[in-house]
Amino acid sequence: MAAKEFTYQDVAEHNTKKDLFIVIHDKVYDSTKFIDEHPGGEEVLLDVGGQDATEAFEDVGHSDEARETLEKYYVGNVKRKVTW
Ligand code: HEM
Repeated sequence: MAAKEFTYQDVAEHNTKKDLFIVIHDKVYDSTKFIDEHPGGEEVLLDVGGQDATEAFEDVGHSDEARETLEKYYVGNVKRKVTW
């Protein structure tokens, strides 16, 4: 099955604690179930809910374990806007 494609507009609708999508390196993660488990706390996740969190995620220097954790929540890819 092809990966699900989301626009940033689609992702932006999932920006609450009960329904939280986060984009990292063009991949979409449904982080809803992870909010309470995040060692860095819920606040930072809510801050980037429905948005691209690549920079914030990389700035922290997350471990390989954190990257593996991400895969559990992968739900699809962001469709880049075509601008020609
Ligand atoms: C769903 C995406 C994310 C996952 C799976 C995740 C996972 C983790 C994990 C496993 C740790 C423990 C340390 C490590 O293994 O690196 C951690 C720590 C941390 N995370 Fe995240 N993280 C995510 C997103 C973010 C974002 C977007 C931020 C925004 C700034 C953030 C900020 C932090 C901070 C500040 C810590 C350090 C906490 C401390 O050691 O006191 N994380 N994260």
